[in-house]
Parts: sequence; C-alpha cells; structure tokens
Amino acid sequence: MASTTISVCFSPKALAAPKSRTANNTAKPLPNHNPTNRTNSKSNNKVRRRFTPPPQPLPGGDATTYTRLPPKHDVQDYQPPFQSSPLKLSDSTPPIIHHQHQLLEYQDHEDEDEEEEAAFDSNFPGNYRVVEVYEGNASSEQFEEEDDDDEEEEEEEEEDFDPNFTGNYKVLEVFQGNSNFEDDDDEEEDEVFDGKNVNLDEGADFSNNQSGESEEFSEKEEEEAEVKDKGVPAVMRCFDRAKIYVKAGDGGNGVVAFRREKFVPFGGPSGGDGGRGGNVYVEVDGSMSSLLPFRNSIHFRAGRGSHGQGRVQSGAKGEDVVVKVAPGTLIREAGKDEVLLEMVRPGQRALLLPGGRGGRGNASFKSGTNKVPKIAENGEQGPEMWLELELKLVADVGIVGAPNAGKSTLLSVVSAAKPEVANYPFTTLLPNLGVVSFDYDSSMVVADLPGLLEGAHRGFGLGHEFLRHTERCSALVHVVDGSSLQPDLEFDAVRLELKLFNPDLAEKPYIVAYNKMDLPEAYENWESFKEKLQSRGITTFCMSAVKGEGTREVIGAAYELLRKSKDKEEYDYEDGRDMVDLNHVADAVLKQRNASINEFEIFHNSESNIWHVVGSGLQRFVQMTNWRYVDSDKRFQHVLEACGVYKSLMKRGVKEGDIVMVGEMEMVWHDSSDNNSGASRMKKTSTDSIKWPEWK
Ligand SMILES: Nc1nc2c(ncn2[C@@H]2O[C@H](COP(=O)(O)OP(=O)(O)OP(=O)(O)O)[C@@H](O)[C@H]2O)c(=O)[nH]1
Ligand SMILES: [Mg+2]
Repeated sequence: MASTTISVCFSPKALAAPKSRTANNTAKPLPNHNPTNRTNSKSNNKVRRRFTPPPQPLPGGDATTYTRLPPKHDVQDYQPPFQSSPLKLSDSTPPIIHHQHQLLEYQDHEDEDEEEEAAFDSNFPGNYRVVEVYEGNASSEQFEEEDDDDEEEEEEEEEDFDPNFTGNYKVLEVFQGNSNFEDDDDEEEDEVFDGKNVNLDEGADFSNNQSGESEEFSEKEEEEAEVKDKGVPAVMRCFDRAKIYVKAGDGGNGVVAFRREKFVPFGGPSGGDGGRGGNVYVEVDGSMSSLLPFRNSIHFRAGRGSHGQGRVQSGAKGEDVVVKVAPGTLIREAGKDEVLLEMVRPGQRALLLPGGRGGRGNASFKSGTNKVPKIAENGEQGPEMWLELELKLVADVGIVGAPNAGKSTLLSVVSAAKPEVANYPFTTLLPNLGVVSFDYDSSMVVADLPGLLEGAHRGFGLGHEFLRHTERCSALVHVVDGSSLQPDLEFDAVRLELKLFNPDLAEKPYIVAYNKMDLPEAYENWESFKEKLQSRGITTFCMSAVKGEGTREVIGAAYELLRKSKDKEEYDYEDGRDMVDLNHVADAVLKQRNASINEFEIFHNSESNIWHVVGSGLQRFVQMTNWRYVDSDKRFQHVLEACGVYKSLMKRGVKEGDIVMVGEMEMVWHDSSDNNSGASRMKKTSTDSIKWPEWK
C-alpha cells in the first residue's frame, strides 16, 4: 500500500483553454515520442516483491510423499457416513465424537423425513435444515434471468443430491466460485465501461455506450462469458465487479478586482480567491451486499469550487461526493493490478481524491513592488480516475495441505459444495468455496485451495498462485494425508512453504486434520503423529473425510478459531491498533501536487523539432495560469527563467523559431541578443489578454 504509484490525469479540457485561443496552433501529438507517457510508464512499473529467503533444507532429509496416491480400496470401501453428535455453535468447545452411523435425508424426501426425525438424536439442539442451496447454475426464484435449461438442471441436481451427505451442516449458499478468484475474467463486461468509449465532457450517456458495445459482443463471446460465469451464484454474477469514474471538483478561479469607493479612489486590489473543489470519498455501506448500484451510475463528480469575488470574498468550496461500496470491496486503478484500497469494515471512509485548490485572486498577489497586480489564477483542476471495484467474498477459513491429502473431500463433506475429488494430485486447479452454516446467524465461508508442493513459494505447482487468498482467511485447516509415508514431514514441508510465501500466513491460527484414518497405514501412524505435534503445542484432529468421520470436530474447531480471531480483530479495531491508512491515495495525489516546479525533464523530438518541458509542478503551474490577465505572461516567463528552464533549453541547443511545449502550453523560442532578458525569450503563439485601461 505504501508504494502506491498512481497516475492522476488531468482532463485536457481545461488545459486546452489557452491552446484554443492560439491562432494557427501547431501543437500535435508526437508520433514516436511522448514524454508524458514516458513518465507515466515509469511510475506504472510496479514491482511487487515478497520476502523470499533462500529455500532451506527440510528437517529430516527428503520430505515429500505428497504425490503418493492412497490405495484404490479407499474409494471402494466407501460406507454410508455416520451420524455424529450435533454441533452447537454456541458451545465454545468442540463436540465429542459419537461413532454412530446415521443418515440425514433432505426435505425433499418428505416421507422419509418423518422416519428420520424419529431416528434423529433427541439431544440435537439445532435446526439443521437446508435453507437454500444453489450451486453453479442455481435457480433461485429471485434470479429471473436464469433460463429454463438451468432450472431443469437444478431440479435434476436436487433430485440427484447425494443421499450420503452426513448433514448436520445447514447449507445457506454454496458456490464453487472459481471466477471470484480470477482477476482476469469478466473483461468483456469491463470493456463496456471503458473510459475511452465514454465522452465525459459531453455528459456521456452510459446506457448508449453499453448498448453500442453489446451489439459488437459476438455470440461466441457471450457463450464464453456464460461458461465462465457458471459456478458463481447468480446474484454475484454481474455485480461483483464494476468500473467507475471519479473526479474531484476543480477549484474556483481567483478574480482581479479593485476597490472603488467614493472617498477611496485608489483602494487597491480586492479580488478574492476561488473556493476549493469538492473531495471524493469512498465509504463502506454495511447494508450493501453487491456492487449492483454501479450498474446504473458510474460517474461520480464532486462539485467545483465557486469563483472568488470582489471585496476579497473567497468562493464557496465545492460539494464533496461519497461513493458507497459493499464491505469487502477492493479498489484498483483501472488497468492496474495493484490494490489501492481494501474496504472491509462498515463505516470505513477513505479520502480518495482531494479537490483542486482554489485559484488566488489579485489581492493575494499584492506586494511591495507590485501594488496593482493585474493577475489571478485559475482554480486547480481536480484529479480524476477510472477505478475498478471488485467485491471479494472473503473466505473465513482456508483448507491447505499437500496435493491429494483430501482437502476437497473435506469441503464436500462439510458444505454442499461439490468440488472435484479424484485420486491424483492437483485435482483442484482453482479454489473452491463452500458456506458452512451452523445456525441462522452463524456461518463461515471455507475455501479449498489447490495442493501445495515443496517449492510452491517459488512458483512450483499451483498452490502459490492461490496462497494469497489465504492471506485474508482468519484461520487455516491443514489437512495431512495420514496414509503418506511420513505424514509429519509432509506437514512440516507444507508449513515451511506457507512461511516462505508469507511469514504472516504461518502466524495465522490453524488446526491440523490428520486424514484417511480409515486406512490401516494412517491409523497406525496416528498416535506417533499426534504425540509429535502435541509436544509442539499444535492442536491435532483425526478424521476420515471420505466417510465423514471426525470432520465435524475439525470444522467446529476451525469455527472456534475463527470466532476468537474475530473477537480479537474487533478488540484491535476498537483499540485503534488496526488502523490502516485509508487516505494514502489522496496523500499521493497531494504529494504529486506539491512537486517542486524545479523538477522537470526536457525531451526533444528531432523530427518535428519540438521541445517538451515536462514536470508535474510546471504542468500544474501552466494549468493554473489565467492567460487573460496581462501580468500572467510576465510571471510565467519569470518563473521559467527562475527555475532554470531557459538555461537547460539553451544548453540542449534550442534555436530561433523552435517550438517549446511547457506542459500543454505551446510557445515559440526567440533568440535574444540581450542575454539578461531571458524573460522575453519565449512568446506564446498568440497573445490574447485583457486590455486594461492605463492606470494613473
Ligand atoms: N481412504 C480415504 N481416502 C480419502 C479420504 N479423503 C480423501 N480421500 C481420497 O483421496 C483422494 C484425493 O482426495 P481430494 O479430496 O481430491 O484431495 P485434495 O487434497 O483435494 O487433492 P488436490 O486437489 O489434488 O490437491 C481421493 O481419491 C479421495 O477419495 C479418506 O478419508 N480416506
Ligand atoms: Mg482438491
């Protein structure tokens, strides 16, 4: 966050004002040399580095049995899962396992339900029913856009629902949300909002653009988008990403005025300053659950400051604008990967773009040597940006482990997610999400991640690509394949990978789930494994994910970890320890704004013979210069002289008649015989200023 590089662009409209007054304006974009781009590309070079210490040898020699496949009979041996004791979320201790096999059917099988209810443990306190299940092509009533085919599929799915589900977990919503984790998908949607296609200055009508674009949208692309969207709940499909335009208000202009009163004939300058432009804020609105509102409005412009007035009256400041986003929204500058802001907590507010400064009126320019200044500044232009918003459903708990350890199997048992499970490593290529809900008001999102290999932090295998998603998890469940040759070494290797990827990950609370207890080799190794880990103070559970035995204890313990870490977060937040700097974007804008006028670069295009003087301080100075006033030209020349632009140009060999662009201002170079009169070296290609009556 601290290394934010943002390129704030100023709309060419205001800068074009002086140019439009230029007769025979010859300023043209240069074909093969664009210094502005050059500076931008510099700042755009983002180098994201992570702490990657050299890999260390694993304790105990070769430490991987990751890819060892469990014997085939583990699948053939499959038995209907057992009914374990009810899990009560309000209890803080994980429940005890009862090795009692029982099947829980779903509501659909009404006849059987009654029997089941009778057989159901009477001590069971919770109401564990399926409230709503939608996976993949979910067809919930409210999602009218679903087509008939999808509905049919869903019906079939419900009928085919796995009767072996050991369901004490009520499933609220389930989605194998691969596309939530893909940063590069949905490009087609984003294209619609592309800034290039929207003419902002003419009050662009977004809907027109959208329809125009969608015509070009080929059928094939639509199909592809549909395929991509499968597996994402309908409510999230279109509204988990948005592209919006924000612009801070321009400052009001300063004015030139002189005090005239009956008995005060020479009252002096009295032009007031312009007001500051409005700011752009981003605020988390706890009542929002999607980015749906951005479908209708994507332009957010703060008000411009009022102009100054006579009698040294300053203009009013512009109205601020607040962009409200849903909790969990990531904000990036359009087209860039770097996350600018992570808006998580309801009520959080970030100052994103500060409004432009008001221009000074002539009263501010009064000095001992110039008592009658005929100069005032334009208001500073407010910065503008296109932003990409992405709503990330944050997984509370991440399931990590070596390939083939049984991570996906665990997720499939504790939630209604149906990730692919197969007896070979790297079955899971993209993270799967499942929502486990124990009660109406308590649920957690669990993510099953691709397996981690030794060297994952350096990019081996697939896991590291997704490890960053675990950075936002509050707790981890580490699944260990008990049937591997050396489960404890496998455990250490994966822990080491986590640590090497990001030391903070290794600090996260976690539990270990020793899996495949139904296999004799796993069963035999369990005691020694448990002792080893417990001696290190690590909480260890055993389970047979495929049979659903012990999984509830694992998930219950994970929930406890989650609850504790949430409590701690709350405490830290209230205590002010969790304060993140949300205003760093605005700070960067202000820093760029305060760039010294002495910092500039000169580029020469020999083909067109144009000299470009580029520097953000100078550019701002040009933009704020109001050329209508006579003294502005003089001051401009003086500033260029003082900050060394003339000297540098002469050093580089500028010649009579050459065109010099300072920011957006085009000027012609004149060699002067009088070396001291640098202030008259450059002339604007046209001089068009107010003619003042002679001052006596
Ligand atoms: N015997 C037995 N086999 C299991 C158990 N849990 C999972 N398996 C089997 O282990 C194999 C791998 O299971 P997955 O759930 O795909 O493993 P994973 O960790 O998700 O694997 P990747 O996605 O490849 O990293 C499958 O054949 C499962 O049936 C278990 O408790 N007992
Ligand atoms: Mg898997």
